[in-house]
Amino acid sequence: MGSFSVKPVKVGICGLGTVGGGTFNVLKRNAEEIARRAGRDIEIAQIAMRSSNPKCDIAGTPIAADVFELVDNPEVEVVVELIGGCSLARELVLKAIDNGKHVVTANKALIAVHGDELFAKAREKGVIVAFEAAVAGGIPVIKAIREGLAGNRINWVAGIINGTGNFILSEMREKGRAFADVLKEAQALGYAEADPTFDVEGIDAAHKLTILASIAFGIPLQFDKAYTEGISRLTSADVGYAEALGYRIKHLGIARRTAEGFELRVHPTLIPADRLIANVNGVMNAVMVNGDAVGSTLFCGAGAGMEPTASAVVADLVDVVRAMTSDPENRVPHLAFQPDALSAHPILPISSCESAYYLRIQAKDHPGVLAQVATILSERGINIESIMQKEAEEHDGLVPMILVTHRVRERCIDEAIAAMEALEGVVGKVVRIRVEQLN
Ligand SMILES: NC(=O)C1=CN([C@@H]2O[C@H](COP(=O)(O)OP(=O)(O)OC[C@H]3O[C@@H](n4cnc5c(N)ncnc54)[C@H](O)[C@@H]3O)[C@@H](O)[C@H]2O)C=CC1
Ligand SMILES: N[C@@H](CC=O)C(=O)O
Ligand code: NA
Repeated sequence: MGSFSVKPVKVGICGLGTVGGGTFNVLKRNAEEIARRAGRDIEIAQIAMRSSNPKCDIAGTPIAADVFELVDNPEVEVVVELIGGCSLARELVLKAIDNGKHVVTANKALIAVHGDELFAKAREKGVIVAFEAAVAGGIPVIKAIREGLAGNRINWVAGIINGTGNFILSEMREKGRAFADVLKEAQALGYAEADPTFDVEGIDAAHKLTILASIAFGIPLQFDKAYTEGISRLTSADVGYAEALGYRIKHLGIARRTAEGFELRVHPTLIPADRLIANVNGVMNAVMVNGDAVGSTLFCGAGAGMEPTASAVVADLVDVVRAMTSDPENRVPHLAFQPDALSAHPILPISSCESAYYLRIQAKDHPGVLAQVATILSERGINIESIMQKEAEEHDGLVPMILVTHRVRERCIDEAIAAMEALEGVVGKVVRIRVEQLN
């Protein structure tokens, strides 16, 4: 530290949990390297915390009584919001902006739900709200889409964007571990959200997908229109059948441009097992972006955890420091596109989205059920890509029939499934998992 003659930039960190602790440690450990990049030293002027047991050595660092003392501290030029949640975090960030301070946050819920409001206020005040850590942790995917792919018309984005969920699916598949047991480990490792249903029910991934779609397509943030399905109802039987058909099941967020609007959906997805993204395991995330000029790209790295996430927070801090002296009008727009040039193209309801489908039907051991199912599909113009029929299961005498269809509108498969479930030879609900080739 102290290597630059210009005054250090003073930052305040709110929340010293997993990401806050990691950020504190990386800023201290790599201070010199960071200053060589930023052109100024970055000094932690104050912290605000609730825990008496922070994940870093804070000795000698001034502590604020609460986050509002920190945001009102005239010394603090950049506020780093790492407390999580929406309500207090929103208040805190709005106050920081109002006080003319730049903000760095890892909070995807905050950005996905309140981002439009925060960015409008930030523009008014000429400050930056940076959020690289909010999507796919340490992977610099916001920067890649917003800046590196700025020459493209983006066709689609598809990603494994929840580390906890991918960790659970990978451990269950590779080691046969139980869902609840792996989730506990993900929580102990600091991967999971304060409320882990956000991870397993796809809400966290939908927050991130909402942000990705906005910067990819130049649309307002529309979290409430995202279709969200989690991993908690996946069975090991479907994982096994998918593998036998040459697929892996991943929990994907998919945003796709169509002629009628944008698809925005999070759900378990079968992907051909030989795709790179199908082999991204554990807490790793991977985001594929397909642009008209560049074709398909893949960005991969740790999607959660203390220092991988801190890597993104600190990169944002360096960006903020570099941009502090630039004219606010000429900075990279928060959502990549100029705010007065956003598209009003709608987000499509899931019934209008298109996908291929894996269907598992539990049939009575009678001849003719398969023919009836095939008729239901062909009457609706749905082609079958592959069929697998298993032996009758010993415990219930039912025959699992597994089909993979060609691409079709969701409402068409909904109708077909309803007709199948009404057949006398079909028992219970038909399991449906979407299938994407991602090429
Ligand atoms: N854990 C991870 O791998 C990642 C987390 N994030 C996001 O980063 C944010 C922080 O997450 P974590 O560090 O995992 O959570 P955490 O629960 O480990 O840390 C949050 C910290 O903030 C403190 N805090 C809460 N309210 C406070 C207040 N009013 N004043 C002072 N301190 C307060 C808590 O005591 C806690 O120590 C969340 O928005 C999360 O979604 C983003 C990417 C990855
Ligand atoms: N809970 C999130 C943390 C990072 O965003 C995840 O598991 O991906
Ligand atoms: Na990121």
